[in-house]
Amino acid sequence: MSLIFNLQSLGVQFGRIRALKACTLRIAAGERVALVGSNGSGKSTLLRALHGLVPPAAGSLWADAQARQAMLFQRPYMLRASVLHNVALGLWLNGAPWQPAREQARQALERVGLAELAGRNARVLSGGQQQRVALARAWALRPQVLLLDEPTASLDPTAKREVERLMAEFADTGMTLVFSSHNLGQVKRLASRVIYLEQGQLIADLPTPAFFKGPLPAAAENFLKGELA
Ligand SMILES: Nc1ncnc2c1ncn2[C@@H]1O[C@H](COP(=O)(O)OP(=O)(O)OP(=O)(O)O)[C@@H](O)[C@H]1O
Repeated sequence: MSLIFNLQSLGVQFGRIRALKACTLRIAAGERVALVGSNGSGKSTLLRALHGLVPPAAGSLWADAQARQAMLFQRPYMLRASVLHNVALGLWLNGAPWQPAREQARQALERVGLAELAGRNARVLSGGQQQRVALARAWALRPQVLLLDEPTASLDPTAKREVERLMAEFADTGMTLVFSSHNLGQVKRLASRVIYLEQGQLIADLPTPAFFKGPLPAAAENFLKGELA
């Protein structure tokens, strides 16, 4: 499998806060990697570093420049404009002329089952619908790598299932997924590999069945017990 990311002793710092410390990690094409850990453990920072949004303060981060990336956030940003416009704009900003961008946006909305909402103001959609628009916006770019920061954190169970279903379908096409989640059921359903972070350090990095079977380092065991309680 070809390598998508190669991190060697990566450190990321915000002023005095060391958000990531000496993270060494390789991610290959087609993997489905879940990042888990307590609040503030560095999951978002790692995702943002992978996407090139925060610079390394130490070590190195290599990302395959040929592998197009898209990133989804917990609360997607929607312009006060139609759903179609929001999706088309993503394509236009990536260099597509406006008319083809609108056509591709329409196809992407069909892909996520939201074609009938194309003309609706994106700001008035529910959280679950907005997240699906964000998935359409990402899918329209045909990324090889999709990074998702707690994509279902604020969604109800139905919307959560819908977003999970789309994530699984995208992964089935060979897309590499790296996502953070506090939902261990979701991690079991979607991930092939689980990385546990604590205070900016990678404490465990295992295939999903091995992660849930254990044994894990004590900190990770305690986290799991707490989350499953
Ligand atoms: N822009 C920033 N400026 C300053 N400190 C930051 C910034 N972003 C993150 N941090 C700090 O870096 C550390 C890691 O935060 P991060 O958001 O990566 O954790 P997380 O695991 O994603 O947490 P959560 O589960 O709450 O989303 C925390 O101490 C956080 O306060």
